[in-house]
Amino acid sequence: MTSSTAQTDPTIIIALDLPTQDAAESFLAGFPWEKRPFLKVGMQLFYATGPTWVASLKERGYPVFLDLKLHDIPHTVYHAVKSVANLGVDMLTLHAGGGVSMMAAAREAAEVAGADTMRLVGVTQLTSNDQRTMNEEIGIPGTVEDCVRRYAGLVAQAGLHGIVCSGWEVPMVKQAMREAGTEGIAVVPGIRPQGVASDDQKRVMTPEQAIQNGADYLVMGRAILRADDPVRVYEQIQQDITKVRRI
Ligand SMILES: O=c1ccn([C@@H]2O[C@H](COP(=O)(O)O)[C@@H](O)[C@H]2O)c(=O)[nH]1
Repeated sequence: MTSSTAQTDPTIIIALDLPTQDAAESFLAGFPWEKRPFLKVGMQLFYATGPTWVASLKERGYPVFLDLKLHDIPHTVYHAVKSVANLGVDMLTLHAGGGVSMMAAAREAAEVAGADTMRLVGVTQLTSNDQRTMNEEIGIPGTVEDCVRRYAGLVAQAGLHGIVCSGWEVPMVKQAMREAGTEGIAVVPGIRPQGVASDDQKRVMTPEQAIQNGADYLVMGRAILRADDPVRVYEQIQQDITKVRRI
């Protein structure tokens, strides 16, 4: 597949973890116009650029995942989600650890604002945490799997659209959401192609493994951003995941 014929695969979400609007725009300029990728704007870029620039991405046809990981009292989250709803983004994160009332307030705000296509997803245990961090530093007992399962239940109870977890937990999380009566999506960061450094990520998986495990979306930042040829790496991953889907 060549860069002129490859289609955009919305499965891969590029985490635009860059410092400025200029840096983000020059990164995006490398992508052919017809292949606008699904973009994740996280705290670094959102705090640097603000909501107007995020809305401009949507106006230019980019699918946008706003990764603000909201975590506050229900009243505050309700109004934050109402503000975000005006931007027209496709996905928004909340911390599942904020509890059912907080997540349900977010869902209600999205409904009231008429943001029907904005999917709300609950972040479980960050992929930069492992068993030791969770038990010894944060003080949550049990296994990471137990904790993620519990969060998946809360997300389902609150009526959100899915969860953010590592590739390792996807089958269990989907099962937990099914048991709670919902079919949620699994958004998976901590993705590292073979041979790429893990950096601060602890629960990592290759793109192919994560897809085989049932991930609906792969969030990829540094493995693409730091590549000499990001478009080529992005296209290579598209091809790799397409192959495992066919098996
Ligand atoms: O548990 C989580 C939740 C969110 N993230 C975000 O995903 C990207 C991953 O970036 P890489 O450079 O591919 O490691 C980043 O924006 C995080 O904020 C996560 O990694 N883990």
